[in-house]
Amino acid sequence: MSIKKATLMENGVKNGTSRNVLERCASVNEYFDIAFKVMLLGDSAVGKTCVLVRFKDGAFLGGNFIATVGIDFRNKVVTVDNMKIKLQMWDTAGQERFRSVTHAYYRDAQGKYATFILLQAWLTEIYEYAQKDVVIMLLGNKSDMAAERVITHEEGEKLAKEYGVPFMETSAKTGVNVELAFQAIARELKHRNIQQPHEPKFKIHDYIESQKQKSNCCGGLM
Ligand SMILES: Nc1nc2c(ncn2[C@@H]2O[C@H](COP(=O)(O)OP(=O)(O)OP(=O)(O)O)[C@@H](O)[C@H]2O)c(=O)[nH]1
Repeated sequence: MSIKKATLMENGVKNGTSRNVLERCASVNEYFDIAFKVMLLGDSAVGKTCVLVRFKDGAFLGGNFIATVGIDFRNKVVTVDNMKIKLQMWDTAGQERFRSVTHAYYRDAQGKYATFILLQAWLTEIYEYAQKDVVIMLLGNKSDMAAERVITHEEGEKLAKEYGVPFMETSAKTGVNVELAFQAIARELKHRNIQQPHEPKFKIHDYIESQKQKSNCCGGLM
């Protein structure tokens, strides 16, 4: 049975703890140069909330699964080329019954993460409801669960290639690639929106591969 999580509904904070509200207020006031809206989409229980919490707070939400109700958000400011970029990250409920709530938030979202299963269906939703120039990334989460793996890394890469989206395997539990996934999206959004003259075109695939190589050899971004 799933228990209800504190969520932000369309008309305000429904059930949030005072700590959550204070944290949100603090991050709202943090200085930034430009803000982007990023949404996490995918089936229920794939780990969207956990990926977000790992990125925001560096912690893993283990224990009983608590499904998101409606939609929730967290902010984090990241630095890209000396520019402060605020990512306003919306955590959507994967359960079908909340789909109409999440649709309302698609419109001005610039970045999207979609998870594997029923990828085609999620992409169709994104193309239907989001802006045309939306940045999409496919995450295969729970990469730490090697024994339960159902899709190989190669299959994931092949699928992502077919749809023309970057792909990363992440683990909210160990933290692997979570920071890198958000950094890559922030960089792509920054370069699309603020292209400096004579700056080479940013290639998200190349960035991800170079950062992975760096972390393999010298412990870079997780
Ligand atoms: N081992 C492992 N477990 C994970 C990972 N990410 C999430 N989980 C677990 O998977 C379950 C679901 O995680 P959530 O983040 O709540 O899933 P969700 O996609 O937000 O689900 P909805 O809110 O229903 O959309 C929880 O029990 C988590 O502890 C991971 O990377 N590794």
